[in-house]
Amino acid sequence: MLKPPFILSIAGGGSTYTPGIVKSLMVRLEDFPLAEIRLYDIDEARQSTIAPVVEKVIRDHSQNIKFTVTSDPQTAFSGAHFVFAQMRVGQYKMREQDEKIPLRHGVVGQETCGPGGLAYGLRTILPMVELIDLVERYADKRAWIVNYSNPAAIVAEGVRRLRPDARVLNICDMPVAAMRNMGAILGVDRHKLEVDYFGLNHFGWFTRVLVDGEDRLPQLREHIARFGLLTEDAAQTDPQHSDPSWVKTWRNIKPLMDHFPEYLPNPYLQYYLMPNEIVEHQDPNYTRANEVMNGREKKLFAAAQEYQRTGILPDAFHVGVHGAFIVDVACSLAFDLRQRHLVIVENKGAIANLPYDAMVEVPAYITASGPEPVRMGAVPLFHQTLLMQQLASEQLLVEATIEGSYEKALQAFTLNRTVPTMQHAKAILDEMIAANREYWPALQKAWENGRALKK
Ligand SMILES: NC(=O)c1ccc[n+]([C@@H]2O[C@H](COP(=O)([O-])OP(=O)(O)OC[C@H]3O[C@@H](n4cnc5c(N)ncnc54)[C@H](O)[C@@H]3O)[C@@H](O)[C@H]2O)c1
Ligand SMILES: O=P(O)(O)OC[C@H]1O[C@H](O[C@H]2[C@H](O)[C@@H](O)[C@@H](O)O[C@@H]2CO)[C@H](O)[C@@H](O)[C@@H]1O
Ligand SMILES: [Mn+2]
Repeated sequence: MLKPPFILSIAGGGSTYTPGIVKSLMVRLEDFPLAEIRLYDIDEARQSTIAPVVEKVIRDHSQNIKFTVTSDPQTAFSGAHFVFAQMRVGQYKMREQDEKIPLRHGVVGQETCGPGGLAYGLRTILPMVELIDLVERYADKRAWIVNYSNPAAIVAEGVRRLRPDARVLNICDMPVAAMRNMGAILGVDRHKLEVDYFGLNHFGWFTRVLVDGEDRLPQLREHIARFGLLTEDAAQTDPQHSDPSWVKTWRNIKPLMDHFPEYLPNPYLQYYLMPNEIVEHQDPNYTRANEVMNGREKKLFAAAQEYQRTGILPDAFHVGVHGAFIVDVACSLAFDLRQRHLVIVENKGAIANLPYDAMVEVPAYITASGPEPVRMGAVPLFHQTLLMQQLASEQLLVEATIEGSYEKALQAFTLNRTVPTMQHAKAILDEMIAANREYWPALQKAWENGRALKK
């Protein structure tokens, strides 16, 4: 087992989440002792703007932790014990394209779902593999990569195919966020909830919500029928969700459960089960990417500049489940705690009627050797069929990325539930290829050599 104090590298150090994650680490130093924190990013300018804020957060808690900021992989990863990965390949400017191109065709525009998520996946798989190779080249051979980089479902499938033995644990904070909201509704701390859950990342369902052994899903069902998965005044969610788009996301659990009350759905299922209503409320000229660029990103970078000028750091970043969760998972990996967390793992029968090699999101006991998934059994035909369609779309997308296959990319887009026809799929894919020409060279070549000529 790895011995503390640890060297932790954050890949994507320029991320808007870095200060929040580092703050979450600082308040848990007794649980997760650190010798050094390193920031690594390919955008030096962006990272160097965030770095002073991060250093301030560290120095408010410790004078002993070494702090390193670099864009050199060897400096970033030599001897590292843990890597937190949170890259946004193409940054927000490409997220804006991911969201706006589908909306121009009347299709859901979303960061990780629908064509936007497929495009994001096409950009991210190979950079994620490159990061793994860099970490394996320089870091401690026992190092773990805990990955937040989205789209986590596609990234996890790409890593399974291209680096099956890599010590990577892909995670998502949405189920934990949902559990935070459940706790607020039930009046209990989220850590007291033990849940059963099955699905793919951003495409799953809670089947039980135990508090001291009693299933409180019935009580949640009654609340959700009135208010969605939020307290009545919506005050109990974290600031990250105060944006109107996020309040609506949580309120939309109501229509989902009005139709299918058996299980409590991940909020992302609204994009797949009520896409027309989503598109009706989305502004094709101002999407979530714009909200974040004018919100979270703008606020943090303005605060960083203010801090540089005055030495006073305004309140500019949020510390919530996002940071707390990755620290919980890292602690369980580091000290073999066997804590039960919802993580993304190879199925291997955990969901009995999904493919053995699917990358699924289920409860698992997190050990020093990695996650041990809990068997969720066979899921109902309705959920199995939805899952199989989504899984096929994601797996074909990964194959399209690896093979440079336009055909498989078109199949992946066509299979996605948010895309109504093959004509929509082709029109959106062709625009995505043009917008991503610097990120998808192989697909670009296939497109230019053949498909784009056929109208
Ligand atoms: N899994 C989850 O549940 C979850 C939750 C929140 C955020 N996220 C993800 O975390 C990531 C960061 O989100 P954000 O909003 O802070 O993005 P951001 O754009 O603010 O920061 C991402 C950083 O990654 C850097 N980057 C891009 N490509 C890189 C590469 N190849 N190597 C190193 N760094 C690279 C960028 O330069 C940027 O500084 C995104 O992928 C986002 O979707 C995931
Ligand atoms: O639109 P964004 O960039 O604000 O959020 C997109 C991410 O949304 C989820 O993460 C939430 C999380 O659920 C919430 O509790 C808090 O921590 O903020 C996060 C970011 O808003 C989702 O899990 C991620 O995959 C998305 O990237
Ligand atoms: Mn997520």
